[in-house]
Amino acid sequence: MQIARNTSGARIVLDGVTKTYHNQPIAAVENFSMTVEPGELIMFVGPSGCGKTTTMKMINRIIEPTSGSISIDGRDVLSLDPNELRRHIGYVIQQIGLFPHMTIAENVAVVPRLLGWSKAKTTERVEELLATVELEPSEFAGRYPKQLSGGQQQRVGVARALAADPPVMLMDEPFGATDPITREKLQAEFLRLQESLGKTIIFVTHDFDEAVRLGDRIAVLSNRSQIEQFDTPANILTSPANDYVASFIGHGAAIKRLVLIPVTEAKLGPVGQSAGGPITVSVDDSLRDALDSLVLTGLPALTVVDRSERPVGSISVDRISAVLGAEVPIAPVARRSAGTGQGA
Ligand SMILES: Nc1ncnc2c1ncn2[C@@H]1O[C@H](COP(=O)(O)OP(=O)(O)OP(=O)(O)O)[C@@H](O)[C@H]1O
Repeated sequence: MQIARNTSGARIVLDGVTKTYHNQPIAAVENFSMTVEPGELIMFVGPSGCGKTTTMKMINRIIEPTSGSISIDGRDVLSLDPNELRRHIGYVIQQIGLFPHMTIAENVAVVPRLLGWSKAKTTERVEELLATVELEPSEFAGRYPKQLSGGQQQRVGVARALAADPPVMLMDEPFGATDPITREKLQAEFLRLQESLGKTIIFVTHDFDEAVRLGDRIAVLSNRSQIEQFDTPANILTSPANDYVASFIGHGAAIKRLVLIPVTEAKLGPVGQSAGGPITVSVDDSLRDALDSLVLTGLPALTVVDRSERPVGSISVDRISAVLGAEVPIAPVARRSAGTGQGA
């Protein structure tokens, strides 16, 4: 496998990892092995209770494995001091876990403080990170968590996890508690961020659509964290390994594939066919983005614009359907534009 993107991430290797909780007759995770390449964004998808979170939490040793080995860039995680280890692994959870009595700036500065950074360096980093997650520092740094919306709090959670520039990020349903529109916004923002950061990320989700939208590779898990398929979203959607994976994808495989197909794969209509107006679709968007915008606006066609905002054509539901009917090869969409994507 080739990782083309600029990466600052680390390789994670789990080998034969098993976790049996105290007094439990059955293992929560059994003999789990996986190699994650530097800079990969790996999605763990599976039903409630299948062991996703347990598997992930063993990487930063919030949960200790019963047996097996885990290494990050060749270093045995189980031989490191757990507190030291956790300072080098960013961790974002659904409940966010911001400290209510601390300001946003203080929340983001928690790890730099633990690492003994100077005040000046910490302040500079906090401002940089808040700007990165699109929260204007002058407006938000001094506020308290309860003075922010759920989506804004979640961004602070991401900024805090990134503070010490960790090579590895673990994300447990980070956008799960947000409404669908905020969630899509946070996902898009997060993809843009990852494009430049290139962290190695393990991301747990219930939501198969989220996995398709975000993941470089998806691990579809069943009970005891058994890996039913570990492959790119495109390969899983087009060739599910077994009935379990197929049932997980559900009936909407064709619609889900739209996320992976750029708008430019459609035969665009003439510019004049759309009503014009402020809502446009970019050549960097996916057909799924285009479909969402069409549904949202209720318009029969929308204008497609290039990166300089110049109209290049129009897109309609019929033209999107035609692409699915034509079984075009799935090409990487804009989120892979900084690199050439990756083969499985
Ligand atoms: N502390 C614990 N003690 C005993 N059993 C546990 C403990 N934590 C989790 N389990 C069990 O281990 C199994 C895996 O749980 P885990 O939280 O890893 O699943 P999950 O796939 O992340 O679920 P969800 O999507 O609901 O969060 C479940 O059967 C759960 O009941």
